[in-house]
Amino acid sequence: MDQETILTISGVGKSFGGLHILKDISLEIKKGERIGIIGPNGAGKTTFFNLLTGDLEPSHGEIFHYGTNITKQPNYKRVRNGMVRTFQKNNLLNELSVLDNLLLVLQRKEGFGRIWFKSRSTKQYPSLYLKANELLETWGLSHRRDAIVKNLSYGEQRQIEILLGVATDPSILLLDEPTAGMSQSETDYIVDLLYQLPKDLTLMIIEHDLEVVFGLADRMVVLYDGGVLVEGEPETVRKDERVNKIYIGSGEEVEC
Ligand SMILES: Nc1ncnc2c1ncn2[C@@H]1O[C@H](COP(=O)(O)OP(=O)(O)OP(=O)(O)O)[C@@H](O)[C@H]1O
Repeated sequence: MDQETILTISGVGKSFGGLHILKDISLEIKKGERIGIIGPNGAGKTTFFNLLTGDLEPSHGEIFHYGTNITKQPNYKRVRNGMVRTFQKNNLLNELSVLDNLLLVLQRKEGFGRIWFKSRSTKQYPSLYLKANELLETWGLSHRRDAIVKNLSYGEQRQIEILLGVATDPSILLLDEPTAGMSQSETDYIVDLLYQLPKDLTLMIIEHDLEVVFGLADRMVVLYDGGVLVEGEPETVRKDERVNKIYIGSGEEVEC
């Protein structure tokens, strides 16, 4: 049976003034796919994510989520409809504990978002606490439950950010360089975490660590010069001469 299409990207482009960063991107993403997005620095990978999430509006083209045209839909509506992203930089509430960050996300997801957040008031909703503790345990982060986010290592903060993304039960999770700046052990943790995600969760991952992304993805998309240079199964893309040329050109060989 054909997999359900979750996202259709049709002739999408983005220009900043006279600078044509993305020219014409067309892709169809199926439910449960793991898509790895690679390309040299400045290829437009983050800009592409910004278009998908509504952080930027395309200069042309259209985007459909489960068949609904979301090209002009604001970011918060896309999040509500299950399209969630993590950023290259830490986007957490640094003065709050890990648990409170998690409770805030769950509170919004469960529809309590209009209640001004106070830890004490959230205790009136034991189901949120239960869920938060369950998630922390599943991801091996219970020991960090009460830590204030600003006191965590950079790697731990990135782990928590991904956990928060997962906590919202998204239908599609966009990860922008999830292992950037991490030690090998922190990278291993994130990779393990990503492997454990539910199989029906669609993932799109921008990642500079080629070993990580070629291992995780079941389809690779290579952005270059504003367009899709190559797309296909990791094994095919890894052997593609054009891909090797742009990576060798930037001093990095596609060998995983
Ligand atoms: N708001 C903006 N205004 C003008 N130019 C921008 C803007 N946002 C991005 N750009 C330019 O678009 C190009 C693509 O940037 P983008 O961050 O999408 O690339 P990237 O492939 O994610 O790069 P990297 O791998 O280095 O993170 C860059 O040249 C960048 O300077």
